[in-house]
Amino acid sequence: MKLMYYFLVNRTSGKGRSVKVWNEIEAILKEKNVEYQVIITETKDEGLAFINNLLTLNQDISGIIALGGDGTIHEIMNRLIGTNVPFSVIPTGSGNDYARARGISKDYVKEIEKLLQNDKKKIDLLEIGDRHCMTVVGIGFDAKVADEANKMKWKKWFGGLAYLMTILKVLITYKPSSIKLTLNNEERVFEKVWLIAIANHAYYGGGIKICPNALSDDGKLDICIIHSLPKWRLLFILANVFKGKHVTMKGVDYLQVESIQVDSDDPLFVTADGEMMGQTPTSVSVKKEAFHVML
Ligand SMILES: Nc1ncnc2c1ncn2[C@@H]1O[C@H](COP(=O)(O)OP(=O)(O)OP(=O)(O)O)[C@@H](O)[C@H]1O
Repeated sequence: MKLMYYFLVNRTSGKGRSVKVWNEIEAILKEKNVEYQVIITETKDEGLAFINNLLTLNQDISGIIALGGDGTIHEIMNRLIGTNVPFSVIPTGSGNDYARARGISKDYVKEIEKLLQNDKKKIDLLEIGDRHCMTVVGIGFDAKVADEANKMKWKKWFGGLAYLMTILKVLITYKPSSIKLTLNNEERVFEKVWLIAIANHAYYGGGIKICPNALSDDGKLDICIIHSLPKWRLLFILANVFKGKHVTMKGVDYLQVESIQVDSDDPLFVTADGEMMGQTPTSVSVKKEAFHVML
C-alpha cells in the first residue's frame, strides 16, 4: 500500500515556530518523494474540518502528524478517537509535554525519519466527561495556574518559565480545600488539598514531572495528591517536582487506580492537556488502548 501522510500545522503554537519547522520538513519530504498533504491552520475549527473531511472521504491515511503543542494534540486526538488513524507530533508548542513523555524530540529531521518507518502502537487515554486527555488532568492549584498562564500574553515568550512565574502569583492567594475522592469504588477524604493530578503520561505544565511512574500502556491512572502542607513546604515540593522527586515526600500521596471521582465543597478548576475543562465535580477513568500512535 502506498503511504500517505497528512500534516496539520498550527500557525499559532510556539510563537509561530511551527511554520518555519514545516518549511524545513516539507523540503525533506520532497527530497524523499514522500506523498503528503498539509494544512496550516489559524483556528482549531479549521483543523477539525480538515480531519473531518479526510475521514468522510475514507482516505487511506498512513498518519496524521501535528506541528503544534499540547493544545493542538488535544483537539486532534479528540477527533481521532474511535478511528484507527495513527497520530504523531513534531513538537513546536511552548510546553510539549506529550512529546516529552513519549521521547519525541525537537530534532525534526530525526523524528521524520522515525515516522516514515510506519511503526504503530495503541495507547491508553484518560476519559473525562465527553472529552479525552492524553497527558494529565490537573485539579485545584495546578489548574488555577494553567488558567492564569493561558491568559498571560507573555506565556509564549517564557515557555516553561511562564508556569513557574504564575505558580508564585497564584500561591499568594490560593486556599487549599477538603476533597472527597472515590478511588475505584473506595471513598477517601483528604483535607487541605492543594492539587490532584491524574496522569496518563508523566509531565504537564512545560516539564513538571508530576506523576513520574505514569505509563500510557499500563491500563492505570497515576494519581498525585498534594495536601496538608503549609505554603513554604508546598514550595519545597514544587522545587522537587521537575525531577519527579516529590512522590515520597511528606504531604504527597501517589496512587494507581482505574477510575476516580473528585468532589469538593468549593468548585475547583479542572484542566486536561493544559486546556480548561470546567470545574469539579468531575470523574476520570482510563480508556485502555484507545488511541493509535506512530512510534
Ligand atoms: N489546528 C489548530 N489550529 C489553530 N489553533 C489550534 C488548533 N488546535 C488547537 N488550537 C488552539 O491553539 C492554542 C495553542 O496551541 P498549542 O497549545 O498547541 O500551542 P502552545 O500553547 O504553544 O503549546 P503548549 O500547549 O504545548 O504549551 C490552543 O489553546 C488550542 O486551543
